[in-house]
Amino acid sequence: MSNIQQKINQLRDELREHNYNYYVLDNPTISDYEFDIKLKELQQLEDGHPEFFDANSPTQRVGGEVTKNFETIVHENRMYSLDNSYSKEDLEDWETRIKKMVDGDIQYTCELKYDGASMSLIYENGLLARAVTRGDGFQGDNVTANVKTIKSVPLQLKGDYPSKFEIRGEIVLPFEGFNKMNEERIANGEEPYRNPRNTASGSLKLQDSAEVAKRPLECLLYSLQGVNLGITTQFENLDKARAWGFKVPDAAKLANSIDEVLEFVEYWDIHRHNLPYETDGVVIKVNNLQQQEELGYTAKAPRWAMAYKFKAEQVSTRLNSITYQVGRTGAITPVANLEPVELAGTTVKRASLHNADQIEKLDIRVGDEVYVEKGGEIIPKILGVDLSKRPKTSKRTEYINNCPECETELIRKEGEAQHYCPNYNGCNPQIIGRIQHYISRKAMDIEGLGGETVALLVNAGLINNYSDLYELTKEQVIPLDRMAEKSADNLIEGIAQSVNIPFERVLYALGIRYVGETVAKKLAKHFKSIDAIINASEEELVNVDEIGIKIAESVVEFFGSEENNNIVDRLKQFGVQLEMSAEQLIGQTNILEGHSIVVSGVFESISRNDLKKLIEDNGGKVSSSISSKTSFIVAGDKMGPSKKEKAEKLDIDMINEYDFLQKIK
Ligand SMILES: NC(=O)c1ccc[n+]([C@@H]2O[C@H](COP(=O)([O-])OP(=O)(O)OC[C@H]3O[C@@H](n4cnc5c(N)ncnc54)[C@H](O)[C@@H]3O)[C@@H](O)[C@H]2O)c1
Ligand SMILES: [Zn+2]
Repeated sequence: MSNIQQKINQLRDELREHNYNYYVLDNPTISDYEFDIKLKELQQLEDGHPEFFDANSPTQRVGGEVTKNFETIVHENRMYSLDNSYSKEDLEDWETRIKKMVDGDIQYTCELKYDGASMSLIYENGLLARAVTRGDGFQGDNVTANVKTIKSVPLQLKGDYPSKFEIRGEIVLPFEGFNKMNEERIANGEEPYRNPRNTASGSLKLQDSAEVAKRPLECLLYSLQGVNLGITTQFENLDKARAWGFKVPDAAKLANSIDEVLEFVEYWDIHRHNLPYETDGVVIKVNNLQQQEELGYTAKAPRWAMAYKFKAEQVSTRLNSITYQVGRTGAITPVANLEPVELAGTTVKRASLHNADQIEKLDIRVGDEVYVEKGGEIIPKILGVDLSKRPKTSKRTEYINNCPECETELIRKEGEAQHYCPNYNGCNPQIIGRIQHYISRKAMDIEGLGGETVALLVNAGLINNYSDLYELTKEQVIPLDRMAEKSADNLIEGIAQSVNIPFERVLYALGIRYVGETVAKKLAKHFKSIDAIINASEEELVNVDEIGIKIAESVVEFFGSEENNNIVDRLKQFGVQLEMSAEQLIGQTNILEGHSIVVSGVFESISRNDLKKLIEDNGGKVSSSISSKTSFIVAGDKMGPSKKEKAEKLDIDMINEYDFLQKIK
């Protein structure tokens, strides 16, 4: 085999692997920038050596695949990718090519390129019938139940729509929701999600639609498909979709030349930073549908459209030092301290290096000039090193072996990327972090006590774990920095009040790895007391709905420690709620008592009869007509307009099935 052919094969294999990681696992291992460079290299090699053409090459195919978790659906119209361009020359070359293939002037629609997961929606008689992922372009995953939970996807259309049609769009996760989810993950000691795009795509593949409903996804639409739409241009296409109730961003503009296209690009390259969701470029489409038809498609993309990618914002700067942070769960995160540099409107001083493998892979060394990029992520990342500027004296980075805080030897578990400090009860940042978690708003919500005071208390040797809080006296805390008589009183009172916090939140407050709010609720509801959880085997834990082996192992490990058991015993002595209260236990089965509830419409995840039975089992009364006595309505799809009107007139709340089931659970 020739060298060229070998190189081509190697690149194809590599790119297939990356496609799989990106589209199927939603967990890319290289940056898009690196991926695009490799794909371009392959394209160039193939262009120069047509004898090695292969219809299965990543240059010839849409990158995705179908997964086994969902029903596979064959697309009625194939779903293509887009060709990419990066410069004015690229766009002019494209215009020259297409002008040879069509008659007349060409007008373009310019749209934003939303960075999310491609989606095909089928509507029948004005109702959403099916939502399917792009998959490999020929067939995709049926994710209808999940997509129905997205509020910007209309379940019932308005206006004068055809009885059946398809519409294409992109499911995105706006920054605000993405950041919120990550804050929660970090607070729970979990790894933050990488970027909104992969998180949006991963969300669609969850098995539990109620879980998807909690994620603030949005669907932005960009194209109706089909012949009987009564339109002749892409611009009218967008208008129609808008009129029928779809969310179509109004940034789209018509351009009469490539220069006008570039004006649009330049404008949005700056203003996209004010958009609530991520965009990675502009999509330029030939506006006239007749011309589109004449141009047709290549194996992978339409000839009548072109993506123009915004340049990822990158700078290079010096890496001054690497420091290591210890989290509340003991996880070690290496942090790059950079020579401060301006990037995407903010000054960047630090970047995450993730873990030892990442440092090793990029061979990052102190003193290096490194490339830094800021995409949708909260923390900027290091893409690579400018080797031409590496000082001769530089040495390979040796990852630390011992905890930077307590010197304990670090461990790394099989299959995990992170190193841990195992000195659970003797490592200061872990001790402080755990107590800070314990008092936090979603946990014990202790008024009058903040994170900084916790650090002061620990460093003064007054507390060593959260159970010590309950023995603090006013006299002890008054000498602390900035502590006045009144604030000392508030602090002691706040701690005393926390014994009223219900069991499920106490369980979350304990800070067991992987036991976030939702898991804590599930465990509390199932086992009803801390003793039952302490005595549960891994097997019994895994049998609880949605509790996986990782969580089960972590729970067993936590209560396997004598120290932790002592702390829990002390909490018990101080009166902290370590079991469901009688009130909660009764409430659990009669939560709807005294309520008259109307059930209306068609339900996706539960049959009407099961829903009624569930309401009655919980003490509620199901009534068939809406009146002033109705407490609320569980509203499914296709709830009649007259019922809606009546509900609105009487100001009666409507709740969708997913939110309702979530509340009952
Ligand atoms: N890091 C990795 O390992 C890795 C692996 C594979 C792919 N990737 C990245 O994925 C991208 C390639 O993916 P792709 O093939 O899905 O192409 P793409 O995402 O670059 O473009 C095609 C998609 O754009 C979407 N789109 C958004 N707004 C649109 C609009 N207004 N009109 C029409 N379409 C619109 C469509 O859903 C369409 O499917 C590249 O950026 C590449 O770097 C990265
Ligand atoms: Zn330590």
